[in-house]
Amino acid sequence: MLQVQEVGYGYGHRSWWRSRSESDFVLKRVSFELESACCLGLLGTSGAGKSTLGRVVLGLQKPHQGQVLFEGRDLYAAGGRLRKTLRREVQVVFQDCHSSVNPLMTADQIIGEPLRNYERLSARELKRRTGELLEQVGLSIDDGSKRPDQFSGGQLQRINIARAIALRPKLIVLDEPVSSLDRMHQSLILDLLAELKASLGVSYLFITHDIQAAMTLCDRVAVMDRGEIVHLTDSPDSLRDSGQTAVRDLIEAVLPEHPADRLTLF
Ligand SMILES: Nc1ncnc2c1ncn2[C@@H]1O[C@H](COP(=O)(O)OP(=O)(O)OP(=O)(O)O)[C@@H](O)[C@H]1O
Repeated sequence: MLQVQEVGYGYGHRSWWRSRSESDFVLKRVSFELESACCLGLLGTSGAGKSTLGRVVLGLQKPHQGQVLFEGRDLYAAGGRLRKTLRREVQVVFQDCHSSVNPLMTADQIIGEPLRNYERLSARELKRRTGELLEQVGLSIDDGSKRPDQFSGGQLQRINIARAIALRPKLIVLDEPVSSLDRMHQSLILDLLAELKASLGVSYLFITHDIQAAMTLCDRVAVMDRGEIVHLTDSPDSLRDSGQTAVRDLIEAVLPEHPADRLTLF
């Protein structure tokens, strides 16, 4: 479904005295494939290039090298109409659930936004669909009239997820979707994402620095380090035994609530 081929990306401007060189790239010839109904984790420490790659896949940052193909179509060579279709099929959930929503809108309005943009629905049908979406993410129809400041972080992230699935996309880029939540809510949101993947057949590109979250949700995991994929596995559980320095750094970064738990986690 998604093919990322030899993608390179560098920030900063090219000038007459200095051309952009590959050594400056924060993404260096990154390649991977993502199949339907599959969750691929992009795991790496801060600055590895995960979010940059996410934005490239979302069509927001044109790569300086390589191609991104979505169902065989080059995302960046597509014309206006095709790009609109692609935008519908690829959605995103960001880490910061608060800044992802307009604080003045109700949950119904937030979730209904993509439906209003892409589908011609009567007010009654729109209300029915947003109610359905609220229930799909574990909220109630009555929550539809509430505004963002009336929800907890976990509930607000459910609203962001409801908005992301509203158009039945084929791919959702999840950019650290649980990082700002406590462990209990992280686990609940990961369960919800797993349920939605199974029921909707949607694929995820799950950007995270949390190796436990990656092992919980992902079917495959690509470990990134300084702009490159240094390890790709179809069995995420095997990561705990990896000798890769980048993977060991991620394991070290996990701080269990009680030190005694450290041994049982890995
Ligand atoms: N807008 C920008 N302008 C210049 N450099 C940037 C910009 N965004 C990211 N970078 C740089 O690109 C590199 C990769 O950043 P990116 O945010 O993609 O990494 P990441 O793995 O997602 O990290 P984190 O988990 O901390 O978000 C970093 O060195 C970062 O400083």
